[in-house]
Amino acid sequence: MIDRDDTMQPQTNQLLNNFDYYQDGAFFSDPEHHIELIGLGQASRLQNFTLKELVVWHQQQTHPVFGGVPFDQQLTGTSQLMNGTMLAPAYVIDTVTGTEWGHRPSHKPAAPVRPIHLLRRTTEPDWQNRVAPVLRTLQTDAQKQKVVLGMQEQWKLSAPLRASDLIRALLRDQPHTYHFFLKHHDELFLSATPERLVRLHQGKLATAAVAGSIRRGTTTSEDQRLKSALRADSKNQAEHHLVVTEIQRRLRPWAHLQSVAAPQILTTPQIQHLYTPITGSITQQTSLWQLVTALHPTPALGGVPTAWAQATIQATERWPRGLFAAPVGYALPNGDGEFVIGIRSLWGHDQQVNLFAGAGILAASTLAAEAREIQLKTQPMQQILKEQIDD
Ligand SMILES: C=C(O[C@@H]1C=C(C(=O)O)C=C[C@H]1O)C(=O)O
Repeated sequence: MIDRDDTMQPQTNQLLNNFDYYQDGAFFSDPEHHIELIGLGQASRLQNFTLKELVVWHQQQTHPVFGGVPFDQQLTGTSQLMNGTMLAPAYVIDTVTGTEWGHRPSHKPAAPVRPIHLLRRTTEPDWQNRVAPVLRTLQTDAQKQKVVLGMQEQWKLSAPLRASDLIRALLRDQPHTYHFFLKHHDELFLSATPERLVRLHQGKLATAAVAGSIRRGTTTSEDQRLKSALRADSKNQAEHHLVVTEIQRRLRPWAHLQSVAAPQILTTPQIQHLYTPITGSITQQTSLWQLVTALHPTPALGGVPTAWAQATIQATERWPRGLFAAPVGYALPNGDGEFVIGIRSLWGHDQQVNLFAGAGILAASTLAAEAREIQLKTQPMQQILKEQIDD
């Protein structure tokens, strides 16, 4: 894999400064660094859209578009990002290939640094108590198999965050995840997710099941031991299998799927997951938007059965998800593109910041362990936030 510290091109570094000057911006890169898109300014924007409106709008765009489809119907106040947004930037560059759309902006110096202080940090200390009745339902009703429940942290700051600093820190700390960023006026959304929802490229689709997790070891041998434990653990295997089977079922109407091998291990610096890549060829006239709609929410973010899981998420989680755990990504004018799942993410709005991560709850779950897993998943965003704070 590529180490971004060595390869962040001067061009990327310079362009990141622009995020502090423009009212609208977007960034997308994948773990293998096949693509790194930077978008600046606004040619067109779409908000609170239906699938039909999105398809029509996208057909009119001549530049790549970036955005997110909200997790469910619940609204996040008057947010211009969290309730669903699509941006066609005035300028887009793929820094990997050098392909550009629109006119390249002039170089901007780094924006002046303003000190930022942490005024208040709110977590969810009652999370286990709130989730306990859900665990009892899973243990007593065989129909109910899995639900993914999230936790949010809220940080109140003395000044807004600087987008360029956040992205630089994320590229350095989490070089092997996806990076998704979207900005509109005083709101920004950032995710370092390892999880692909779907990539469509020249009639081929690729998706993946990422579910079932264990922490990283502090030594190589402990890490190996935990890896083996994850592979052998029946709770995690069951959780993973549910996701693989459901993804295959949802894609069958649209694609001829390749056979799926045994789960592999996907690692981030904090955590490791069972991971099954799934690929296929499109057999029907379809679009990236249709595939996103068919797949979302997979049981990696929702649960089984889907309707019960969705209702349980709404009843149990304290705040609407908005773009948290939702499909976020880009689409090219020719219809190809990639959407990932906006977990391990951060929403900044003025001086307020919300962080999100979740974990799959099954009958065999221990809530203290699930809460610890969520803490591990929140760590990358906590870390980059701490770096922005001058206390
Ligand atoms: C919801 C999250 O993670 C999901 C749940 C996982 C699990 O429970 O093992 C693993 C990856 C994700 O599909 C998150 O990281 O925020």
